[in-house]
Amino acid sequence: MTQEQWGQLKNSLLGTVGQNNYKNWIEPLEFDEITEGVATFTVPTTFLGNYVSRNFGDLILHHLSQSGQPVRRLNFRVAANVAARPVAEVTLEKPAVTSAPVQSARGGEEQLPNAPLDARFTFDTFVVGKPNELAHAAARRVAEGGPVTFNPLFLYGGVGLGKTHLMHAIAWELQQQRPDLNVVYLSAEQFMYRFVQALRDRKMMDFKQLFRSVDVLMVDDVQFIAGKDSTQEEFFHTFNALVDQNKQIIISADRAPGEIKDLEDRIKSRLQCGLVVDLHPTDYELRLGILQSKVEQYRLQYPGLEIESGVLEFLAHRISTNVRVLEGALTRLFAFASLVGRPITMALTQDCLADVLRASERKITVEEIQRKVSEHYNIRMSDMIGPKRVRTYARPRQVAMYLCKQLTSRSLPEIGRRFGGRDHTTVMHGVKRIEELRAKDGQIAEDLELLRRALEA
Ligand SMILES: Nc1ncnc2c1ncn2[C@@H]1O[C@H](COP(=O)(O)OP(=O)(O)OP(=O)(O)O)[C@@H](O)[C@H]1O
Repeated sequence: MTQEQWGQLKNSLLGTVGQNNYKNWIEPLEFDEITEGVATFTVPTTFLGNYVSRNFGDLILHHLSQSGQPVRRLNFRVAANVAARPVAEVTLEKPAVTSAPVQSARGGEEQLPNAPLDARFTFDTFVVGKPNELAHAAARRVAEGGPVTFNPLFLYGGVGLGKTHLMHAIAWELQQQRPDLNVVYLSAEQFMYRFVQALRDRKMMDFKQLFRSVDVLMVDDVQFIAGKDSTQEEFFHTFNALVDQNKQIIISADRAPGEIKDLEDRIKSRLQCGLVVDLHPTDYELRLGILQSKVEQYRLQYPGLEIESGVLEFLAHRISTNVRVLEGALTRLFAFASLVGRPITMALTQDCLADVLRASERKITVEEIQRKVSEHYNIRMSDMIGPKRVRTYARPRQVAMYLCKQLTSRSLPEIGRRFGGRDHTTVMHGVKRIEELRAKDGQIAEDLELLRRALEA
């Protein structure tokens, strides 16, 4: 690409990002070259490179490909030290992972044990809903970089619920707001490798000094050090030294501190000292919100690709395992639709995601339904399946039978057997009755919807 072509491309970027963004972020970029699919730019500061890569990387790639440039990746390097230090990369093929060297107030920048931050994991892209609002609020508070109010912040939750995303978001935010701070993010596994390496190279003093010079320490997936005695020991000392100096620590794990097996009690109790918050499993609304936000991002990458209404709702409803699976499904859907040049319809979705949909089918049992319905109508399980035919029990029983028919693959005779050995015609009658009521009785319709959601959550 010639400088002139870059000039034209910048003009088209101006139209997309607006005058202000253009002046602050795009204008300072100096185009260097494109080699082997990598476009390299020189930037005046690390910060600018990181910011552009995170916020405009995909957009620049998109404009490049629109203008016929075969670019897969962007590379930003700092003006003063062009050859030595790439500051950020954005790729089309892989996730946009950028290395994020933290500016050390003490000049020890190269040695800080940082893991790369994912450019997509910012607060802007984190969708907040009931299941994660507390974790998000706590992360935001820490990211302000003000006085330490709770230490550590301990985030925990199941697979793919956004723990790493929130930690990276804190790191990005701190880099912007408080570039003077030494912020270190790494996984517990990387902590261990660093520690073992220091032991092997007889550089324990350096190791200790390095970690103790940190202002904010984030350790992801701390459950990894369970059962690893000397790593735990060192972690404990690092932790204490930082807490004593009033330095912020943020930890994540897949379960609460007290539930991590083979973790020393003194560490457990230390971890519990600050604020412990969990990320709950997603609910339907959060999943839908996440899908909508991802679609906004995909629209840049796949302009003009249409998505039929109802598809996102369908996915949010059907894929309730974790956000990673949900995202993967959407990525596949967009890639597939763009390849075959067809809009994303319900039929295409079912076709393209058949395996994911099958795998995430949750098997709801008859017993679960009976239990939930009993709780909802405040009757005993024994009355739900017992012989009494008064309306107080008969109606909930019919509701439960209806839900069994809808949400399980059990046959009518099987359902009948589970309801105290009733005949299949009784089940059929019950199901029919609820179908009729559903159409004319708002209360029943609402009950059914509530119960269905509770069972499918
Ligand atoms: N609330 C959310 N808004 C937007 N994206 C989300 C949200 N929660 C999770 N994600 C996305 O889901 C994916 C998985 O999240 P993340 O890696 O943070 O999970 P995790 O809790 O650290 O899981 P693991 O325990 O497997 O490491 C990421 O791509 C992340 O961006």
